[in-house]
Amino acid sequence: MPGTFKSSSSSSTQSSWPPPPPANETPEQRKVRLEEEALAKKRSDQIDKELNAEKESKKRKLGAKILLLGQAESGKSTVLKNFQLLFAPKAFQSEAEIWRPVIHLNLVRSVNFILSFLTSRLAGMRESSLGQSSTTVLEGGPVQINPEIRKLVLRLAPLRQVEETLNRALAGSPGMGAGAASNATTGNQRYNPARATEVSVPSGYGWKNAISGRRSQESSSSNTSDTSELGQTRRVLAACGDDIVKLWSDRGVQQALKSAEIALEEQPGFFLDEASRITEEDYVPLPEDVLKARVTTVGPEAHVIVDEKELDSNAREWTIYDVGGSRSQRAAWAQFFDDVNIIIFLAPMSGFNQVLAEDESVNRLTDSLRLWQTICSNKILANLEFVIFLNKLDILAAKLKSGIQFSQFVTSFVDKPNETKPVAKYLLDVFVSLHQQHSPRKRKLHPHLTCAVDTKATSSVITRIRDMILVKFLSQTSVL
Ligand SMILES: Nc1nc2c(ncn2[C@@H]2O[C@H](COP(=O)(O)OP(=O)(O)OP(=O)(O)O)[C@@H](O)[C@H]2O)c(=O)[nH]1
Ligand SMILES: [Mg+2]
Repeated sequence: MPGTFKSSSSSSTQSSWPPPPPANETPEQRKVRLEEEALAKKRSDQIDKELNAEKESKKRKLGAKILLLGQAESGKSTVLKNFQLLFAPKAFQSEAEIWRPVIHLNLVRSVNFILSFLTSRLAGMRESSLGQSSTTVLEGGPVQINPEIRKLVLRLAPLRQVEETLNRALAGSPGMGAGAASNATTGNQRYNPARATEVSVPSGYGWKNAISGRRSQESSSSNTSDTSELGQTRRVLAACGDDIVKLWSDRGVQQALKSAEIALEEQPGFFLDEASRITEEDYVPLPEDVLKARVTTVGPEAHVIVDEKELDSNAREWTIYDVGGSRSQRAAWAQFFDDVNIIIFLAPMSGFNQVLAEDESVNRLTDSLRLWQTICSNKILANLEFVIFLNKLDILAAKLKSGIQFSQFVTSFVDKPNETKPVAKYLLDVFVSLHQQHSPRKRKLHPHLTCAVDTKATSSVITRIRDMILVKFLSQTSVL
């Protein structure tokens, strides 16, 4: 009977949970009991921690869900990094060192690319002089190759091994990376600018976890007793630093690359201009380096960014979906179409004289315009806000300045100067009018001319987008 139930669980018993041990407990039983209690406490603490984290997360205000779209190398992952740098600079900074092997691999691939290029060209060269310097006839005319460069090519040979080690560290197995530079110029293979330096790793955080694991073995600063593989690659790179600088700054090498129409400085993951700093043994990547680092996204990735500027418990969580942009990756985009609030489309303006890496019969600008038209006309996306970044403004400017004629590739661009402003304006008009013509219903487009590796300029664009989302979108859906 409840009324008469005299619980033995008086307040004193309740407060002494767990129940006292049996009076006749043996030392062995006591040991087992204490171990079990310790384990139970550990589990309980873990559960408390998870519940608290969940509570905190629920308290957080929802930000928008953003989907980044665009062809491969358009700058989607770079824009994601800009969001991370602006909203969560501490988290971004704490990850900086994880990017070091990627940056090293980007650099080493560029160097190995030049070495392969020189080796294959020198092998078939026609010497017209056996003096201090020799003249090599390449496509585009004769160039001077300093004999010192031949020695450099030999001295830098260990970088092949470094490339393999870094590949293995990042992707789990050698050759996992796309288009190793060492293959790029050997035999009759054509120079493929899209594949000179890039790193392809499985999607998600796999490569970051792999590097974090290895980093716990290696020291974060210069340490000659560091025998880990990544530690050794850092030492080899430090020893090769001066030679890399000499190789890249050699006029004959520059001229040879130019004669073959190879512009490594326009490639993703280009770090040769910073080789001296990046090869220092205690090098820690700067935010700008992380932005320039190239990793091909394979498969969609969801990134949750907690805005560090807001109060902890009240911070806003933004979800950004980053996808792979090459043709084979695009089928995976659709799964996010009915789950996002805003789309940021990336169109690289510098692609007008390039072809797709996955299909060399297709011009990159043509592909970008077709892709944009398809996205604009998609009915599931009809109610979403669209932002378009006409990206790689700096590379467009450099190409035009170097004399490449935009009108040679885009014949409808007539009677206008071959300069950045009119070309960018022309492209902007084309993308805006495609949006107007093909959107199923009227919607506002937010266009921006961007250089995603310029953190300062991009941060002001992202701040404007964030304010637009907060005011227009989140207030309407009362999530604010
Ligand atoms: N110079 C310059 N480089 C840029 C710009 N935007 C991006 N990049 C570089 O271009 C390369 C490709 O950018 P990503 O952000 O990796 O391209 P993505 O669209 O994510 O490519 P996928 O993952 O293959 O779909 C990286 O090395 C970037 O640092 C830009 O505006 N200017
Ligand atoms: Mg990417």
